[in-house]
Amino acid sequence: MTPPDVRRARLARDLSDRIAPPSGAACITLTTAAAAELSSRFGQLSGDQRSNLFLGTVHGFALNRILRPYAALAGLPEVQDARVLRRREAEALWAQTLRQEGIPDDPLLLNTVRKLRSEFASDEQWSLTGSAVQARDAYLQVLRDNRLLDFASIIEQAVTIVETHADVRLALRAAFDRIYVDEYQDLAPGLDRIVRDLCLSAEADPSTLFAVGDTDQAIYGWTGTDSRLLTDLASQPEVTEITLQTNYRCGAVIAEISRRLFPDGRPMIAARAGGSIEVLKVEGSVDGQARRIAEEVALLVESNVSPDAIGLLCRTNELARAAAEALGDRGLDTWVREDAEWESMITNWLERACGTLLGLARGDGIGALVDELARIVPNLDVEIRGQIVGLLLSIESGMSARQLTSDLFNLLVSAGTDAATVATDELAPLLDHLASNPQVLRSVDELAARQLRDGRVYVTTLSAGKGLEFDYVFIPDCDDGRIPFYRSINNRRELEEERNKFYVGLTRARFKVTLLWSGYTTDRRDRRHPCPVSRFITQLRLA
Ligand SMILES: Nc1ncnc2c1ncn2[C@@H]1O[C@H](COP(=O)(O)OP(=O)(O)OP(=O)(O)O)[C@@H](O)[C@H]1O
Repeated sequence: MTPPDVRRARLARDLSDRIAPPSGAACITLTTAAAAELSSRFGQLSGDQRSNLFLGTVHGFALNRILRPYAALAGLPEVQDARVLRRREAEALWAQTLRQEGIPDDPLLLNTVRKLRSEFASDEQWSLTGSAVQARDAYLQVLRDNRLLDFASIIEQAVTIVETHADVRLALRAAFDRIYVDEYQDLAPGLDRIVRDLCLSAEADPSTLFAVGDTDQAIYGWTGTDSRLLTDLASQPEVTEITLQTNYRCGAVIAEISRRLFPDGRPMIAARAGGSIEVLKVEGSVDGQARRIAEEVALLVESNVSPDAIGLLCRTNELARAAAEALGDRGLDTWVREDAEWESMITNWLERACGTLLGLARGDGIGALVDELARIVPNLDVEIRGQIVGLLLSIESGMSARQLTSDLFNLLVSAGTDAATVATDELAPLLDHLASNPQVLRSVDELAARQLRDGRVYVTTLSAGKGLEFDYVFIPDCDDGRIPFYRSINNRRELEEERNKFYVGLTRARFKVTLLWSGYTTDRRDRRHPCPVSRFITQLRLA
């Protein structure tokens, strides 16, 4: 994710000056969080309400702008109204299929099939995997027989439709005059193929592509993404490559030192002076490091640094939770960013709406919220908009989150096909979650709290830190074997991704990065294993 200031300004300008209605634009991001941030801030620059304006994720684009509208036209009516399985449902169906087929269940097999599907692997690559092909075929058959889609099949079907139907390509090009793709280095081949079909083919009136990416920040190769797609895209004759050389975020010292991780020596001009990176050796392994971070954060807050200008980027979610606890013990408020399985553009919107209506967050008011909803739910009619305003105005502290979600769901379902589809695909998972977990997110206040970052130290993983920025960043667990993780050390590509992730972490800071290590790690039985400082810190020439 990228702080969307530059992207949203570009999009707003293009929509007002360059893209004549009814044509529109698709702005595609990797994560819901990035898309939601872009969508909420976009409204401050542009009131554009055309229905051909898509701001969302890769999967959202494939599902809502390709499969739902065009599957029937492409001769796949069973796909058009297929139900999208949530991750856990898909995993259960996978396990059940394997049992029926008599194939031993093995997490490695699931990961292999996931990765190969995401990579759009060739028949030859599949044939090298033994039972993976049989398992895949049986599972895909079950999906088809039951009119179901999983996350990978959304992309697979969208690619098939776009690649085999010239009329669908024509319609998509007409709808989306421009396509903006962020974090191109972390794209799996599916969207790359769709983008090339729409933007780089020799067919008439291609869409214009605006892609942003940085191969040094590629971190998802293990899921089947491939940063070489970006390099290859940039080398196409019809593509103009613009290399950005100025780092507007990090102080010069951070910008310069962090580049030492890369052998190419590509210079980075820093627009901001100063900056520092400090390495602290702390007793007590990650617990001791978390306590030390809490002390340092408390000092910063005492010296009037706002807690939300401080980011704590951890190797794992587990570590992030433990670190947040240590900060909590010192009386510091934290905001722990964790992905929820049911998260989508509309659930993110609902959380922010609750925050605004309860007066807990600085929001742009009901008008902006409803305009934003109209971008998430295309063709939302005026009467339903009015009823949604009424629903928002009824929000008050203590109200049941489940009731509010259910009321919104019912309103959308009554509002015609497009809205009903969004309700079923994107809001129903939250409703199911609330129904099956009555102890969590009981009130609208708790729903709102998921987005209340102001005044809280932001605690998350190195990967989820992508696109964020802080004045001060802390990275614990910088012992070799943890960062980089020992299992990636003998695999060149995995090691590169570990390095990139570390680079992402360093470059989130404007003023100062603090790296912590202990000189040993502890295992589950609390036994100590001595280890040197992270090889990346050695590469930075800081130890
Ligand atoms: N031309 C500019 N002048 C001043 N500030 C800028 C300019 N371009 C970007 N910035 C600021 O620099 C910061 C980083 O910008 P942006 O997020 O667009 O970069 P990025 O390359 O996507 O970063 P990353 O991929 O590392 O997250 C933001 O705070 C942004 O507002």
